[in-house]
Amino acid sequence: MATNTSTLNSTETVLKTENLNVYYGKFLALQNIWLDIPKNKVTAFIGPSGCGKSTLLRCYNRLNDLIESFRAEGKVFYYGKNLYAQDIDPVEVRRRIGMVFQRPNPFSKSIYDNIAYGAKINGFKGNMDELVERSLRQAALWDEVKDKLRQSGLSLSGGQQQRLCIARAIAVQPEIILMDEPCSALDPISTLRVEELIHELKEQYTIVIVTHNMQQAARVSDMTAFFNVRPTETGGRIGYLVEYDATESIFNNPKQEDTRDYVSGRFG
Ligand SMILES: Nc1ncnc2c1ncn2[C@@H]1O[C@H](COP(=O)(O)OP(=O)(O)OP(=O)(O)O)[C@@H](O)[C@H]1O
Repeated sequence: MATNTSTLNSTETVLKTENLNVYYGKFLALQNIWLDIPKNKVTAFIGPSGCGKSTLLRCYNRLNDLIESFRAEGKVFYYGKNLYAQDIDPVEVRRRIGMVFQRPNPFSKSIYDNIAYGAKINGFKGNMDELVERSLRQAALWDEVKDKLRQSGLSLSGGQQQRLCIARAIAVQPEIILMDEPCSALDPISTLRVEELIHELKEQYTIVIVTHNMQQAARVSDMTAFFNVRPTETGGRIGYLVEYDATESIFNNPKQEDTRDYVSGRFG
């Protein structure tokens, strides 16, 4: 098995997995994952369906805890602190490590309250109007919604809704934003807006994005991790990390043949 360990020396590591195995019940979904996520960069996860990209993403903010059959072995570190240690509060983890999902999922509330709600729950005591404006500006949505902040978030277009969800994630001031195929439900123009936004956001945030769109990974990310699945004798399908490197190397000069085949569209 060609599992690749990569340690990035040039930039600070924010998230680190060490020998991570993930099970759903008896089913081993991900095996032996060693991966360092660098600060203020965009890291893309690519690979065929079922190789465990979303599973790994959800390990970073303990969202898998909500799945009863989920079990993790190994370690996930956030600045050297094990996220699965007994004394870690998953709610606090999810505040620091926010998430944007495949389908835009604004609350059935006003645009303003979509932003304000999470901040209030997190005990925000500052100027809410300022926070709402700042978050919407950072998500490149302010100009389009500033005159209709009291309208429902659900009245926006799909692309606007996704930027609203990004604004909502930003409003609680996370350090990391996880994005699980954030553009897969969007049209090409909205996709481009979100990609531009990702580019701007990495100044302030660390971003990890799962994408099926190879061009998107090549356009938006600095680092790319390629995952694959291998069948087991008993009919299982185990996800593993094939290769992790600078995006440029993964796409132009991959070390593994499987990576070369995948990025050139020969399989997957
Ligand atoms: N809640 C769950 N319960 C049981 N098995 C699950 C669960 N979620 C995912 N799996 C299984 O774990 C494996 C990895 O799934 P995951 O969704 O992480 O892959 P993925 O690479 O993100 O796939 P896709 O690209 O299709 O979204 C798959 O075999 C999937 O069926």
